[in-house]
Amino acid sequence: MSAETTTPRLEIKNLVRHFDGRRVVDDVSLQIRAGQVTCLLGPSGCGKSTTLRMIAGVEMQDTGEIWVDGKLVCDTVFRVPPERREIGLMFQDFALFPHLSVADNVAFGLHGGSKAEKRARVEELLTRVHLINHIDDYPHQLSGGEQQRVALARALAPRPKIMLMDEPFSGLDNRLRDGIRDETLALLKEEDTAVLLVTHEPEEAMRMADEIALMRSGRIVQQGAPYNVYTRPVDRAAVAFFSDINVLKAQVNGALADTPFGQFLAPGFPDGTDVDIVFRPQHVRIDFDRNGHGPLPTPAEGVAARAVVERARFLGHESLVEFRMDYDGGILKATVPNVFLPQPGRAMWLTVRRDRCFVFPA
Ligand SMILES: Nc1ncnc2c1ncn2[C@@H]1O[C@H](COP(=O)(O)OP(=O)(O)OP(=O)(O)O)[C@@H](O)[C@H]1O
Repeated sequence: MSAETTTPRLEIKNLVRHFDGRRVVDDVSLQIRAGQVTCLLGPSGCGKSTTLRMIAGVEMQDTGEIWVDGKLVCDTVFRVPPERREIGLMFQDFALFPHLSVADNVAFGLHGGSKAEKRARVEELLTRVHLINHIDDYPHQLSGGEQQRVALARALAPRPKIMLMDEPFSGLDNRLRDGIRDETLALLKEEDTAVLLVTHEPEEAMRMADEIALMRSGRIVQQGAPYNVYTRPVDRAAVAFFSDINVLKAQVNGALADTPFGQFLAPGFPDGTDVDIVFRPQHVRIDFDRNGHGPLPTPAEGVAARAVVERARFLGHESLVEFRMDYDGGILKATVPNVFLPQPGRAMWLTVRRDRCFVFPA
């Protein structure tokens, strides 16, 4: 493999930042290759924007290093100023210059090169974001989505090595957002930019990212392809960040946890450990009551537990049914594709798919 394929476009090593004695970014490390989109995903206040701001150079880290294409850009002694880092920025409250035309907005960050070269780059980008017909318009003549695409063209015009995007789509209404996300992604891939995108929305990260870095309280708690992060979460909070969850409490005995749904494998936990068995509503199977009995036990789904429908709602692409469980009177949620709206009070039997459960220490 050549050095080009092995050297990450962006590498941050052990970044730490304190505010008022609090560790807001706590030993964060990341690598992003050219053409790769990494999403920094986490709840509000977990340190995502501060991480981004340190990479951009508008915030200084207390310790740690930032490297671009194998060259040191910033540590605690040495610091390349923000404007020389070849980094493009896009934020939620991106502001176009109101007094400049679309063309001049896009050309704003272009330095060097002839007038004709600049014009060619502006036209190229505006064609790619489907706004070439608006090249002489002013921002107030454009819709929110169109302004967003101009901002993207402006950020990409100088061919930045890295794009940092902080909740760039959250100002757009839902109807526009999906289309603009997809177009943006296609353009970033064509430009071979390394992208770090900050979001608190799991759907956005799943849709955009080649890799998700899940952040909590200043730390990256899990990192990997969206499929892996979703299907092999590191802890209960990581499951809950992506979807509703159900939790069964149990104690381990002989590497097994006994529950009203039968036994669950709990390898590696010493006897007496309290565990949470966590599963998503879509992995609950609903079965009908047969004269007071449910389905027979199976190895894949264990034992059925009796429940009574509390409430059922149609959500569009699926239905959410809340059950009151006979065994403890608690609520358990199940989702079913399409329309399934059983009457409240109706008795049913639930099973849980063993291959979709996670066992964590309580
Ligand atoms: N300049 C500052 N001075 C003091 N505290 C700060 C400063 N900037 C950020 N913080 C604090 O650091 C923590 C992390 O903030 P940051 O903006 O990085 O989080 P975030 O994950 O991006 O959240 P959000 O999605 O809400 O923007 C917050 O508690 C915030 O109040």
